[in-house]
Amino acid sequence: MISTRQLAYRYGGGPELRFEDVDVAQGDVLLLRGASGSGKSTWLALAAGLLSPGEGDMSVAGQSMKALGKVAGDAWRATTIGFLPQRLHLSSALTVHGNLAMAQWAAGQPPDEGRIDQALAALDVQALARRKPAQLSGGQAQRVALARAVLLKPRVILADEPTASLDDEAATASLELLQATARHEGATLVIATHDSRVAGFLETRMDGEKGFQSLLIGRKWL
Ligand SMILES: Nc1ncnc2c1ncn2[C@@H]1O[C@H](COP(=O)(O)OP(=O)(O)OP(=O)(O)O)[C@@H](O)[C@H]1O
Repeated sequence: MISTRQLAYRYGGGPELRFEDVDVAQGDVLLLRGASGSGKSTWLALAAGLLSPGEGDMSVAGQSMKALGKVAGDAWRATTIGFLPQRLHLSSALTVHGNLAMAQWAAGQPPDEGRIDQALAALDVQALARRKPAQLSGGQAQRVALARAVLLKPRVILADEPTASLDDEAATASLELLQATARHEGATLVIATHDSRVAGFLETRMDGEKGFQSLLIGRKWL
């Protein structure tokens, strides 16, 4: 589902970020670990086709990221990638339902009330559909953002620092939710984090489990 070969990226004038090769199968989980500034968000942006590889290539759902054009990239991303950003970016002017409906609209999809209900129900936030984001707890808001991320049945879910600013209990719940949702959707899950609790949690829980990989993004090439 995701494979990289000699992938590297350099922001104008900055140091070259080089990434070790990985091969992640459909439905597998990849943990991207690394210190702040090591390049995790860059890797995610490359996987989402928001940046184009400087060197080497990355293939996501059979698509070469190097060959992905800017215009075609938007349509490809909308249906292939579910993104859970660190800041959830829910529109405060819209209800929970409105946020999901807008995601369908922005992806050029026809309105599908059945799918919105299904996605909210799967994350157990259907009862909150008429609320505005300001009326949600942090955990509820994250569930809504996750429902939105999986709304178009993406094959890949990218989560950027999903436990930032969460206490231990909420962090564990958030990771369990991500894993369960990815499994339910049959999606490949990539979690980027510098939170050692996440690495500890996933590695103890999933070490030896088929389909779990951990990639350390470091600075050893700089
Ligand atoms: N738009 C940009 N222009 C120039 N340099 C950038 C840009 N974005 C990131 N960088 C640099 O690229 C490197 C990798 O950044 P990146 O955000 O990918 O790291 P990260 O591991 O996700 O960090 P964090 O955990 O703090 O989010 C850093 O040195 C950063 O300063």
